[in-house]
Amino acid sequence: MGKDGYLRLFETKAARGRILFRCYAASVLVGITFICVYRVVHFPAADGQLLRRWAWMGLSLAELWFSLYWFITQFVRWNPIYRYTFKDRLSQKYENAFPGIDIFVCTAEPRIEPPIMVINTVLSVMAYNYPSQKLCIYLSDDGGSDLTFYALLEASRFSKHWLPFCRKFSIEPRSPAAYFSTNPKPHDSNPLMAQEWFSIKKSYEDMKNRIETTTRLGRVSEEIRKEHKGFLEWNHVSTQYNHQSIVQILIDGREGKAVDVEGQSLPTLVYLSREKRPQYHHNFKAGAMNSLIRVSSKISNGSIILNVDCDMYSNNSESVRDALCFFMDEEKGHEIAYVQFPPSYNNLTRNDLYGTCFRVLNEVDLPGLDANGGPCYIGSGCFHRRKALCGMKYSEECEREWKRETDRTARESASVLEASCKVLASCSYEENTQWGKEMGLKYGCSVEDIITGLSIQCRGWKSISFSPERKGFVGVAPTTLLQSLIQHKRWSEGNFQIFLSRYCPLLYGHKRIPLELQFSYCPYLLWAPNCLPTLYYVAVPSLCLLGGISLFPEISSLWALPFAYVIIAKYAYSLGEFLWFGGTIQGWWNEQRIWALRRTTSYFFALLDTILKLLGFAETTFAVTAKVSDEDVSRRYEQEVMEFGSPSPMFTIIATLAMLNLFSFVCCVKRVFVGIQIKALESLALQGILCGVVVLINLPVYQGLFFRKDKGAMPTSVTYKSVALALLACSIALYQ
Ligand SMILES: O=c1ccn([C@@H]2O[C@H](COP(=O)(O)OP(=O)(O)O[C@H]3O[C@H](CO)[C@@H](O)[C@H](O)[C@H]3O)[C@@H](O)[C@H]2O)c(=O)[nH]1
Ligand SMILES: [Mn+2]
Repeated sequence: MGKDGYLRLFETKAARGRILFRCYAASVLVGITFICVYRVVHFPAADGQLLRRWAWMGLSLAELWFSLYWFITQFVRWNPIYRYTFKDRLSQKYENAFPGIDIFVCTAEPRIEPPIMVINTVLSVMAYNYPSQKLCIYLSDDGGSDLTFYALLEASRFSKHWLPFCRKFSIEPRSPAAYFSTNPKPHDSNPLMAQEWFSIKKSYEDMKNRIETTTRLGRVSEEIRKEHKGFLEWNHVSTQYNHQSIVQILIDGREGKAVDVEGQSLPTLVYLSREKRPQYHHNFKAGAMNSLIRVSSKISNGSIILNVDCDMYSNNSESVRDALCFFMDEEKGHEIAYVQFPPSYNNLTRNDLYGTCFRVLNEVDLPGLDANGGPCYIGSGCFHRRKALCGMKYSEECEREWKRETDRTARESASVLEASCKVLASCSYEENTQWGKEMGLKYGCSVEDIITGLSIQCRGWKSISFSPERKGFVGVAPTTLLQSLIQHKRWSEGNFQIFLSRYCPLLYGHKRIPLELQFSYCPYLLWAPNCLPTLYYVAVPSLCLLGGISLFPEISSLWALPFAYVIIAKYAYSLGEFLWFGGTIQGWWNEQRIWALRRTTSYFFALLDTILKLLGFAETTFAVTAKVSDEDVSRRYEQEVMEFGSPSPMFTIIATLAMLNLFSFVCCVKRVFVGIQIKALESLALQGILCGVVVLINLPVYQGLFFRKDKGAMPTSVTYKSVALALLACSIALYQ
């Protein structure tokens, strides 16, 4: 209970077991200090050890970086907190005074984001357990595709059956595709349901077939075109990148005839494709979101905005109410700018080969950030306070203004609205305005979400991370190694760009956000530079092993202890944590591998591109992640077989490093059997172990290089290149 006997709408609990964590962190810190001392005290003497001195110096720097990096990550993990909502209190108090909610769904490419997937997401958010008159759904189509428009038209009709069905039987999840795939049969206890279940399933399947046939054809037939005036817009569309803005209100919730088959009103549904012209930069998702903000302000002006990617359906029909428990709480609600739900994925395999699910990041890091001032905005599954997103600074006056805002602004007819919204979504509208700078989502950064969230926090707002038991949003994870690495390249590049920009939390955040939060952002913003020490660590010690240059203490010496302790404690803790949150041992091992691969490839190219961009040689790009893959690829994904397939410089790096370590390791093993002096072996033992671990973690890479015949194997060109490069490096190391 809050002060004055007011019932809080949410409560906060601290994580348990933090004492254990702090003891662990302190002990690792001691270990790290010993390692640093060792590096200084044992710095190789000057005589004749030039190479060793250089290698040693590099290794010391790498370890110094890892130590600092480890240190700042402890800020995030220090004190995670978890939030719990009281939705019954919310509805008791506010059921008839709820604010309007505008929901933005973004799509960009009908070929890699199939329209049927997009409308499943749309249907899932239309079916929220929330008064329909107060819901307004906007689909932003950066692909400017009539295929997507057609699918949305179908969805608007299907919703008249789907929404009552969801309501009547309280089903979850409310994306039809997800519902029918998790519930292949009706619950037999209820004969009424069975009947309706089969009929709704049939009409869904029919709709799906129509949409998929049209999508496959690649064009909308003449008969269908006659069904809606909206298709006329495509007479003026020349390409996806060159067309006028298109605004179509498919369901106008204000109208009396906008009702479902049971006579209940439907949420408003709007299709938007902002204007695109070759001479104007469209700023990717950030540009789309800003158009959405303006268009929606004209049509419905909901005080809360929910943003989801087109592949992230709502998996929990209560999420809107959950979010409102935070925004409408009388004591703390007025400070909150956004409520971020952690993402989850429905196409993950048991051991999550590409480590997409970010188990620990979602379960510990986000709650940790929450404790320090608020989680970052991560693009999808996030409820925003419209004013905060539009650039308003936090002030005490924001308090309790919901009541005044509840009525809609627009009174004009749908066609008048459509015409006036077209202007708001035009290319030139933003010229000489603060849009993309101080208003809306920020431009010029490939992680528009992170930088926007940070600047909202710097304007004095707080944010909340909320992870309900039933996941709020579920999306599609990339299913190939390359897709996953490219996605990480985009993220780490954008993040590092923020670090180097004037928005660096340590500078810009100074006095604006708490110090803990400034530091908490850093581990993510500094993903990219991790590549250099990592590349050094997986290449140089192994090469030195070949040349007999020792870089670590003898295994029998006491100095080996801190190394052993830090490594064992760190990995044992991370494994324990991973298992605690429901992972598998193999899953943990896969995650270690994928981090290594990301660090040596995604982060490396991200670092290069960031530098090029700083020097003005490159521009911000946004490679949209594919949400579908062909049958062959999906089968291998399901069997957890790593997908290489196409030649890419990223694979060349991965394969070269794997080969280099393999050569060193084989050489090292040979020496053990041939029996070179035991003493010499002792001083190389730790390096040998390191090299062995690198080989072990790369096993799927060797398989892809030499033992597979399928299409997902490593391309032969990569194999040749990497073997040649690795041999070259090894011979230099052997005969220096
Ligand atoms: O020009 C564009 C490019 C992308 N998108 C949409 O942006 C979303 C995210 O794109 P996706 O390729 O799926 O990227 P992810 O890496 O999966 O997305 C994460 O990372 C992005 C930042 O890099 C954020 O924008 C996303 O919200 C976040 O989920 C999708 O709905 C796209 O349709 C657009 O609307 N317009
Ligand atoms: Mn995505």
